[in-house]
Amino acid sequence: MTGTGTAMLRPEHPVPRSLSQLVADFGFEASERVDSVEVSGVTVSSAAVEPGDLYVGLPGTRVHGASFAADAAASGATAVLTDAAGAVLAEGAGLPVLVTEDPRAALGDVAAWVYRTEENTATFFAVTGTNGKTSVVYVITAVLGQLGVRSGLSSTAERRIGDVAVTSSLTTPEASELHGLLARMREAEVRAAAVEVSAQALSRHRVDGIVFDVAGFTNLSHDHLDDYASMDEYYAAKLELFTPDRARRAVVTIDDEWGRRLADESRIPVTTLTSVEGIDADWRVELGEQTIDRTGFTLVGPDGRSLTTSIPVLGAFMATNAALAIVMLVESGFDLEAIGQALERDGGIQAYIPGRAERVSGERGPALFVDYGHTPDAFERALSSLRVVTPGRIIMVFGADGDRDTTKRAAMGAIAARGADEVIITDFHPRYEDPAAIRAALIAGALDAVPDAEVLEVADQRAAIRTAIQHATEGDVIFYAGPGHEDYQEVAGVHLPYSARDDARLALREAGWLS
Ligand SMILES: CC(=O)N[C@H]1[C@@H](OP(=O)(O)OP(=O)(O)OC[C@H]2O[C@@H](n3ccc(=O)[nH]c3=O)[C@H](O)[C@@H]2O)O[C@H](CO)[C@@H](O)[C@@H]1O[C@H](C)C(=O)N[C@@H](C)C(=O)N[C@H](CCC(=O)O)C(=O)O
Ligand SMILES: Nc1ncnc2c1ncn2[C@@H]1O[C@H](COP(=O)(O)OP(=O)(O)OP(=O)(O)O)[C@@H](O)[C@H]1O
Repeated sequence: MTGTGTAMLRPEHPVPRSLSQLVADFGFEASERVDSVEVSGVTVSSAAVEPGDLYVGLPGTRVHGASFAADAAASGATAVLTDAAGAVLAEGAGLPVLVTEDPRAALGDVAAWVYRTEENTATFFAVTGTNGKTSVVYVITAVLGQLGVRSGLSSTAERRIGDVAVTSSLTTPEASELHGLLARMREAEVRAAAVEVSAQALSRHRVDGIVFDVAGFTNLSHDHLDDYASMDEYYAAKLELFTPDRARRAVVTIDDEWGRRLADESRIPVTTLTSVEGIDADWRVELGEQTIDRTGFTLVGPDGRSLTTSIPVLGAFMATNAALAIVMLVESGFDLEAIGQALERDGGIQAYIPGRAERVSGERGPALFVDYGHTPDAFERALSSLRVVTPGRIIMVFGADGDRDTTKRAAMGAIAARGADEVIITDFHPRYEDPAAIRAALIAGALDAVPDAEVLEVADQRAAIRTAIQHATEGDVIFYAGPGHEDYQEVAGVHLPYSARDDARLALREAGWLS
């Protein structure tokens, strides 16, 4: 069951704590005496304030959060925490104002204090890397489910406790929401939780106040170079997770050079994993049978331990993601043999990973996948895996994000042109950019790499998927990369309703391929 909203991002039955104790513990400056004030929640969004909350006014890129102190007061906040500039803005809101130099840097520890995160005895997993984070957290919780362990997750697609979920906006929520979610999980008697941790989250204090039991690394490749000046800086942000303040031990996929560097530079104990022949690691993934709906693999570990299973998604990269999830579980204390028995009983891993190489077609007609890939590396891996299982042609439909890393567009076009038989360039989230210019950059990348490539430009996403279906037949594959699980298209600040999965199913029905 999936809903929207922020209700799940805080405990249902919070236990208030004394604000004066918070002031004393953290050494904040307070504008007035707060002896009788209590605090039962924390938020950085005035729209999410509930009675009893500490409202944290963060300086933002667009506006100072403290300018919404009066709104927070009207919704029942009991105090404001902000910086010196924010204190001026919060004057007149009628709330005690606590001041600290960098409220964002304080937020995680404050939220951990208010929500008593240290009382949470569940096992916490963190997953970072450019691609595969969402897939890994879903596999972790799927395997936990197969072991009969109650779990929760925080991902780009959803925040989930048991089988109740809310949709996400950020990959990693602000620290106040993350600690609230963990508190809610504690109430729900969740025994293990898997959290996707983005580089931006590490750079912006979003996982402060949590020490993960096991941190996993998938891979690092070109992305987010709008946020980071170089790949080295992007890597350095990820490396932050692999320090004693943030995690106790690590499982690092060392298929790429960044993983190998991370395994060397990590400041916590590392277990390594690889799927590349010739690389020496503690655990090895050997690819088994690959079909369009399932990928088999054997995981071979130290001391002759091994496990053979499969994941219900296509792609060698998904086998590596699943292997990482299993090694993380083993490193946290789960028994490999017990995992193997549970998976064997169920006919392999029973993970549903929304919008990641998700097949939306039926038995007849071309196979159609909707995917969240939006990096050159994701395209490369998906297309090479598809080639193995596709008897016919591969038609790739995709666009690129507006107002995000523009330097990856040429490579996305080039890889699509090299790996697919036909490329249809469409719009994704243009945001405030000119969509025609985004398409032109993708097309130029494709034609520079493969001058005689079959490249079509169909701006409208609905028309693009229908063109692909018209051009495809039994045995062909349509790979629609970009929208994944999302249910909107973002144009000039407006979210227009659009679900690629629903629309692709509808288009297949219109074509008579799906009943
Ligand atoms: C660059 C960045 O991280 N920006 C985040 C930041 O926005 P901002 O500094 O612009 O905030 P602002 O709009 O100026 O507002 C300042 C403060 O006032 C508050 N406010 C604002 C308006 C209001 O009416 N009431 C109110 O309380 C805001 O909650 C905020 O705390 O704080 C906001 C509130 O938490 C975030 O939503 C926003 O993420 C934006 C949407 C974003 O796109 N972030 C990306 C870069 C990101 O973090 N991505 C990663 C990785 C994704 C991936 O792997 O692909 C992620 O973890 O999602
Ligand atoms: N191990 C992998 N290596 C390369 N590409 C991958 C891997 N796993 C998944 N992908 C591709 O990357 C896309 C995003 O996967 P996933 O959502 O699991 O990654 P992510 O790291 O969570 O990214 P995001 O935070 O943007 O959701 C998938 O749709 C797929 O195309």
